Amino acid sequence: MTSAFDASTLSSQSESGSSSVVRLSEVTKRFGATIALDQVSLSIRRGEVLGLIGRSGAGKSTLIRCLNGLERPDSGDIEIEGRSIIGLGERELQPLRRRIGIVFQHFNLMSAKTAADNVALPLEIAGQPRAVRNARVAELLELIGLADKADAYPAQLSGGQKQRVGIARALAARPALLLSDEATSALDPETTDAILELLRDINRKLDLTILLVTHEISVVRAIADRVAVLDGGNIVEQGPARRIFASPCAATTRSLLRAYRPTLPDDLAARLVAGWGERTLLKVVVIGARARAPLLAELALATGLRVSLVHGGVDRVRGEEVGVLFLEADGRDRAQFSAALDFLRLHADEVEVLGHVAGDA
Ligand SMILES: Nc1ncnc2c1ncn2[C@@H]1O[C@H](COP(=O)(O)OP(=O)(O)OP(=O)(O)O)[C@@H](O)[C@H]1O
Repeated sequence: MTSAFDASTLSSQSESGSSSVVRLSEVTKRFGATIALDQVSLSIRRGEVLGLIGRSGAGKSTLIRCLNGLERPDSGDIEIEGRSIIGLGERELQPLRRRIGIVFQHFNLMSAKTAADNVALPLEIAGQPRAVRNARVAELLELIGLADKADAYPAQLSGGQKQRVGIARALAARPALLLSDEATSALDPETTDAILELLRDINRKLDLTILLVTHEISVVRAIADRVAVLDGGNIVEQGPARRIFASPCAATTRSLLRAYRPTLPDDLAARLVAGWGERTLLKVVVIGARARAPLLAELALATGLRVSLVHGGVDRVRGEEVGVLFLEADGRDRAQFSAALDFLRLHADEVEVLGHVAGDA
């Protein structure tokens, strides 16, 4: 479908020039004895898709509520486009709150209003004249591919269509940040993919900053540029999505991503010996173009060392190849093995010697 909207008119860029749309600095929030957020520092950079993941009770909802001013942190600072929201009264908070468009899990559409009127609602609240509202609604419905559903009521729309309307409504007032609060958690996998594609498309076309708060790892894997992991109110790890998926550091991250990354199978781990063994097990991470290169063939050509791929594979994180390969190599010729390690360190993103395996493997 061709879209007639003009990206420049939908631009979310602000004039502040700050590279962070939202910044939390050492934010702490307690509920009685429970520390829901513990000195959380997190920046969301302009134009990026940040995935915030964590188990139930990790503090995700509290972070969202602090961000839109529904909860007040006990300490720390929260800035939206460089302006602190701490200490602001309800009236001063309103315009800053409008800089964040929220997409909800259960859509939260008004059932008595048509799709077009739902999208228009934030503009109506902002006091925009009817003609401006109508033009904006038309371009947004075009953007989400529902121009023909303007007059439909929510009950006449599928879950995916309702969420598209939810996204259009969240974009209506040209927010600096689109906050997706479990936006795909109520949708089937196919519809989820379509919604994620739409979010990615909007991110690219409008350079829109998106915060994805979710417990769905597959969502983050599909479209996040960066990932932050919340656990017990702490950010235990954050970094580029491909790095987090290839080599998560924190135990919580490893556990959350368990199903999405290869780990050394138990039987191979059991064969590792403490001391010297004839064969060596290596973990090699290759990302992007490096994952597409014939690495193992080139290793054999360059060093003469032929290695066996014993586990692992290549996955996609945000459409980019991330290979995690478990290799077994004959390590008896130490000079050759050392040359092979040098070669791998030069041509792979990460190389780890996991240990040795007794001969006869
Ligand atoms: N209003 C409240 N009063 C008391 N405790 C609260 C309140 N809101 C949250 N908590 C507690 O703070 C912690 C973080 O809760 P929060 O709802 O932010 O987690 P979450 O990551 O959003 O979980 P979920 O994915 O289940 O929604 C939990 O221990 C929760 O019980």
